[in-house]
Amino acid sequence: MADEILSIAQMYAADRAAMAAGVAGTTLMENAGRAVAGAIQSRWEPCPVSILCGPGNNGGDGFVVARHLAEAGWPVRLGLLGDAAALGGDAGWAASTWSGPVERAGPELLDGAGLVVDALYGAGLGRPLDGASLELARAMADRGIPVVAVDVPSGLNGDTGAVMGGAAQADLTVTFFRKKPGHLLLPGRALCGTVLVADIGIPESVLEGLGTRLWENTERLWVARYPWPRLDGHKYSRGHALVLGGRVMTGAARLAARAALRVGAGLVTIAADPEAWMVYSLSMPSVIVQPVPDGQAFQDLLADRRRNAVLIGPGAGASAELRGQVRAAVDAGKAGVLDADVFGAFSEDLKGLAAGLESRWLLTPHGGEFARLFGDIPGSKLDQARRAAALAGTPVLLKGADTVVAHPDGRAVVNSNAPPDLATAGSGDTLAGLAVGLIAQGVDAFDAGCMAAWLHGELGTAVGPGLIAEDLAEALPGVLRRLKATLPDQRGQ
Ligand SMILES: NC(=O)C1=CN([C@@H]2O[C@H](COP(=O)(O)OP(=O)(O)OC[C@H]3O[C@@H](n4cnc5c(N)ncnc54)[C@H](O)[C@@H]3O)[C@@H](O)[C@H]2O)[C@@H](O)CC1
Ligand SMILES: [K+]
Repeated sequence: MADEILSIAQMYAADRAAMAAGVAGTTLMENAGRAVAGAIQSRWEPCPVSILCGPGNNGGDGFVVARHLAEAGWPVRLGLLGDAAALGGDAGWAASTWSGPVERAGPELLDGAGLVVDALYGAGLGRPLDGASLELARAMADRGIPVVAVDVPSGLNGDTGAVMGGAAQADLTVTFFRKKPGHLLLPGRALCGTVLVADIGIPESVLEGLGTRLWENTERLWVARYPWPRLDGHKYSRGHALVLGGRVMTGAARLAARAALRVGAGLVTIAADPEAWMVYSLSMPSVIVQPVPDGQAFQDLLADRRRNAVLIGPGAGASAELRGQVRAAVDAGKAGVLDADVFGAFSEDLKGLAAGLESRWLLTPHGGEFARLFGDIPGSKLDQARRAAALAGTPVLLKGADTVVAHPDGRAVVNSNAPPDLATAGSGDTLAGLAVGLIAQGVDAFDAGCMAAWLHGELGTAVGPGLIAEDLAEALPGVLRRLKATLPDQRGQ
């Protein structure tokens, strides 16, 4: 599986392990540069190309790119930041294999170029760009010439996706062996353009020693555990989701309930505020609607053990009553999803919420809700989600275009398939509904978060521009059919 994401420290460890296994550093660099040159040749017609090289190994890759493109007949200009005589190690070797002129790397090197190769700094950049390197990043950004970034757009922090000083937008980024978090976390993901991962001869076996705990969220991670309906199953064996329905914002619970049904929950009950009972009943024929006039009525619904998964939050209204309902569901030993108004109801009271969650509940905040519950956790979005999951003792799905799902045990995924069309009212309610529908079918909270985030992204793409939240659940049959087609033989299921 090539979905592992390596931290910068792990990437350097992988390089070292490859060299310890007998692969020379110069071989890795040659392979890296050749891969970049090959990617360029397969995407662009020959044109004048300017290659900007930095003082480290990223710059070394640039020298190799220059040699391969020049050998293929491309007009190449190469500019170096710093002194060629100071290049050491593998980069010094790479420079020695380049027989063309080495110019000073300045903005004038871009004059007349049809393409720029950004080989200034790699993903392990230790300090913000400034001076000449910042000037170069700005020149690349301003000229409007297509940019191919080696490893990352220079200035991008490979661990966090943050920009350090500045970084030029790339059309194509070629990285090596595995992606780094910065290729997937915003703003890095947007700055990289298309990301290609090149095999540079690092043996797959080095992965074992790296202790990888982070993956890009592809279906390969969990499709073997997806709860497809079974031939010998019935509606009760497919779980029973209980969705708390609010008094005013009734659309939220209805969207969630419909998504839970579509994703395969055998039964869905909406626990409805009595004033809104009629709204739910009339609009949702396949859902059971139970009026819940008070706390005892909700307790009674929870007492039925067949109602195994609970969703609380969408459209619920942040109130003391809601706090009581969350506590009742958690204390009843249920699993499920806590979303939306739950984070307002437990604002700055993580302890009050976290007791007893025990990895059975998925928390699905967006950035604002996250801050309300967890306060100001430092670090990248990935660091924040991981820390929050550890603090809450349960998986956290931190929403956004670069949704992160983190487990208290340190595992995490970054989701990468969500189109911007998903940024619309009710989209999050659907996501919560997908997750609770999966949990009802016996999927654990972390897997449910990964599956729901991925399905949500696929649904967004399937519907495309113009989508409204109502469309999402309706697009599930097509998306699930395609997912199922990726499996080996399904007979007897
Ligand atoms: N053997 C290997 O380790 C391989 C490395 N490869 C390439 O090597 C790169 C990593 O190489 P390095 O670790 O040398 O990293 P860089 O090439 O990013 O360069 C680091 C150097 O730049 C200096 N520097 C860092 N930030 C600076 C700033 N803001 N202003 C001025 N100078 C700054 C550092 O002091 C250091 O000398 C990868 O991105 C990849 O492109 C590939 O060739 C594959 C094999
Ligand atoms: K670079």
